[in-house]
Amino acid sequence: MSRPCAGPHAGPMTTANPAAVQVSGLTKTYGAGVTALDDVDVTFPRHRFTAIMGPSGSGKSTLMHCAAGLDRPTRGTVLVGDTDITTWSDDQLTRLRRDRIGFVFQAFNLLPTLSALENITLPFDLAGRPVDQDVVDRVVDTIGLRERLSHRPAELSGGQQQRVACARALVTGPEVVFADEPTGALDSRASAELLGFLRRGVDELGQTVVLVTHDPAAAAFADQVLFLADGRLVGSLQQPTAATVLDRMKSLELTTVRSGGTR
Ligand SMILES: Nc1ncnc2c1ncn2[C@@H]1O[C@H](COP(=O)(O)OP(=O)(O)OP(=O)(O)O)[C@@H](O)[C@H]1O
Repeated sequence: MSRPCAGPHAGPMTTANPAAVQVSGLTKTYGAGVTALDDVDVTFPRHRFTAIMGPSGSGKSTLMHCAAGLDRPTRGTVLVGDTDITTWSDDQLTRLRRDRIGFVFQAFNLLPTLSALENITLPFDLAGRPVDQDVVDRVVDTIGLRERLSHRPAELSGGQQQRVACARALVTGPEVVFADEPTGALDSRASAELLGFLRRGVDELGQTVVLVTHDPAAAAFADQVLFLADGRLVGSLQQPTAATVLDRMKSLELTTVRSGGTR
């Protein structure tokens, strides 16, 4: 599969760092007893699709939230491009999330009173930027919902709504798109369509995607899979298939049970 160096709206390319996001020594503790992340080093390369997998409670969402500036680590650093966001204020993190990062969550989070198109172009409005019609057209064609653009979310299927949410995340050309269980509420066909759309975002638009998932078939759309267990990075897989991911997951779950887990 061909991999572009940089897509037509691949986001600002002002940094020398080949990683879209890089975390080092990332540790997150809650209260006295819970270590959600324990000294994790992870790189999310630019223009690549990375999946994060691991047993329930292994720290996947915590890693994503810290890497995206949604949560603060207890220790360690988070570089977005060349920028260390660890010491940033809440206002700076809010601007970072608005201007440089795209999000897709399991609950589609569309605004019910806006049409599909208005939802897709909302990030331009929020940032006070003019709508880039060429990019909107490309993204709309990629998701294949042109004839539904005037519909409100309630008039769309779950899969269509999630494609609108993905288009909204991609349309400003963010430096990275974080997708947390985006197929959790979709059937297998809608899931495959949605993941294919994210894949095309990487291959054809030069995007960087980070996907948190429990589903080996979803992880197989990625270029690499990172495995977490008990808050630690315990392995990775390049060019995964559903079968190789499943094998690795099984061995990780056995490891966790045998060691008794840490939490
Ligand atoms: N706000 C919080 N307060 C206390 N503990 C938390 C909090 N958020 C997460 N945790 C704990 O941190 C650990 C990691 O949670 P996290 O949600 O990152 O795991 P996960 O791998 O995403 O799990 P799942 O697959 O079930 O969504 C868990 O033990 C969880 O109970």
